[in-house]
Amino acid sequence: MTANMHAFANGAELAGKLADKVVEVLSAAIAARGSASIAVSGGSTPKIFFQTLSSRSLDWRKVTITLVDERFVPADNPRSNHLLVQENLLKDQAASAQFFPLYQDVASVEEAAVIATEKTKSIGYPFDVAILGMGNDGHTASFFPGGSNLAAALDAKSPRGIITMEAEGAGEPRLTFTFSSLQDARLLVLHIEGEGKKGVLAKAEAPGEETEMPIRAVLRRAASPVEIYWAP
Ligand SMILES: O=C1O[C@H](COP(=O)(O)O)[C@@H](O)[C@H](O)[C@H]1O
Repeated sequence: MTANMHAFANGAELAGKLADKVVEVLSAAIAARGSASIAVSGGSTPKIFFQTLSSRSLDWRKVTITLVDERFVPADNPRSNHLLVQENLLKDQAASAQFFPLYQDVASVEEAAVIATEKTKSIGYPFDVAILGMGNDGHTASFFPGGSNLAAALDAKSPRGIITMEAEGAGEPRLTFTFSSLQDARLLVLHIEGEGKKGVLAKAEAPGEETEMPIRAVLRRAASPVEIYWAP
């Protein structure tokens, strides 16, 4: 519905300003409701932001962190989003935050989705903060073009929780929160970096099918304004 662009000189400046904003929203949530929640993305983009956020003082014991999406791989796999969060965010000041992984050590990704949906219910909705990324193919979370469950993932009427996704561009089978789970976060951020991603965003903002560039669902239909954080 609404998107606001926040452009920065470089990734370090972006990380600092985004950490400021996230701490402000999490602190307000703790003051208002006694606890706070944040769902974060994986991939290559958020590493410096995670490290910056982990150094901020906050009553982290009252903060629950989860992932927007995950590969169906255990936490010691280099492609695990859990591993990225473990090594870069769940440390320093933020070491006392509670973390809810999406991956479950079970035989099938479908079983993992059911278990992760049950376990994450206790976090409560809407999330205080959701930080999305975007791939060069226009995917966000694990809403991949051509994805096996894309229609259900993007359907605003699908229940909140985690579903599976398989797609050519996705590598491993994925676990992802549905659009309905993320689109009304109190602070909804799209964090992208690089001129290439700016071009992908411009393409996504032009007319076209959501299924071709699933980030369009967020840009067009999210209940919360999308705060776009970008640096070259
Ligand atoms: O597959 C994924 O990729 C996107 C974007 O990652 P990046 O490496 O281009 O920053 C990410 O948002 C998502 O969480 C991740 O699973």
